[in-house]
Amino acid sequence: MVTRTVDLRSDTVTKPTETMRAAMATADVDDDVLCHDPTALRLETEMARITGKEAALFVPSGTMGNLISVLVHCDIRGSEVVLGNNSHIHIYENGGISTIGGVHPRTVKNNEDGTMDIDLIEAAIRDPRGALVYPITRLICLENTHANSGGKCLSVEYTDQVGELAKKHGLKLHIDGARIFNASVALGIPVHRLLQAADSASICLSKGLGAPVGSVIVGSNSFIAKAKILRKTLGGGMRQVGILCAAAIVAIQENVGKLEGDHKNAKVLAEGLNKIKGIRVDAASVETNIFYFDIEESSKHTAESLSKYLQQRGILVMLEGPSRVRIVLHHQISESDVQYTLSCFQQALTGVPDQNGI
Ligand SMILES: Cc1ncc(COP(=O)(O)O)c(C=O)c1O
Ligand SMILES: C[C@@H](O)[C@H](N)C(=O)O
Repeated sequence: MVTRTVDLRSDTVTKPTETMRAAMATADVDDDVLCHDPTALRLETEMARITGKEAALFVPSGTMGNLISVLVHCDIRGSEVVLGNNSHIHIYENGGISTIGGVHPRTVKNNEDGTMDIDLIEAAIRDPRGALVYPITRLICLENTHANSGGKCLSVEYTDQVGELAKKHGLKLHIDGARIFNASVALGIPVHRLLQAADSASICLSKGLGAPVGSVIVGSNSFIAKAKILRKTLGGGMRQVGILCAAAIVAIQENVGKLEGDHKNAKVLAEGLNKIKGIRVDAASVETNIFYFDIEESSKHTAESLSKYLQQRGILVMLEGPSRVRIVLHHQISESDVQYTLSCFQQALTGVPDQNGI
């Protein structure tokens, strides 16, 4: 019988802590659509301070945060956004910027480090003289950290360069900062400096920070005023939302300091897996809390059979292909969970019983 769960599927799987639940139970609330829920206001004020932006707005999800941000910047029919071909907005958000917002995506190849070559971004920007036949480029989107590249951090130098390029062409810059706190901790650079070049950002509270729900979008007062209207249009205007924001405030207070531990655990797990015959992982390139590994052809396992084996031992992973698996660490994975996971992988791939005799 499985007595232990090690959930490595994502950093979205964390459960609210007792402190979060206590804060939720006693949250000071009001109708956030009619005025401003006092706890939502506290969270938004704090997030504006942390990010160095004029204003902030709580939204139910990162997907809605990105959608609202793109739609505010691309509020004219025929708008186009330049974004990564391997970006979350392009891959995992149901094409919402197009299906709901009518915005045309113009993808540029993401490099392995999550960046897009600056010259390729510039080449993707439409020449306004072709307006008769071209969509009009209005926005560039970056993602920091870049999830599909394995939680890679975009440097502040690169971000500033893209910001300069956007300004040069009269465009806006949005950063999908679902894991911007991970980037800040890994790079040792404050969040506000990583976002300095951005006109807007969407920041997940429900990932590494461990809040049960929500994201915050940040930007100018004018941007947030328009975003608030769009949030209502999309059904994201909520009533006593302070119950959720109270947990998010606790998450910011308690969990930013734990992100470095998540990154260390990811590195230890990746290095340990790399020593197991039949698994290939670029452990040296692990920067934050996400990495991928490949199962070698010589192995007796496929990704699916391995994940089933692990699940029987309480370990949950996310499959990314027939022989590719994603691992995501979070604050509810302990060092001993990492060692237990390594012993189960060892046993699965080599048949050598681990210390538990599994
Ligand atoms: C990079 C990135 N951006 C945005 C999102 C969307 O967040 P949500 O799941 O809250 O919609 C996710 C994952 O969930 C993500 O990994
Ligand atoms: C799968 C994806 O949508 C989610 N953001 C995750 O990283 O788990």
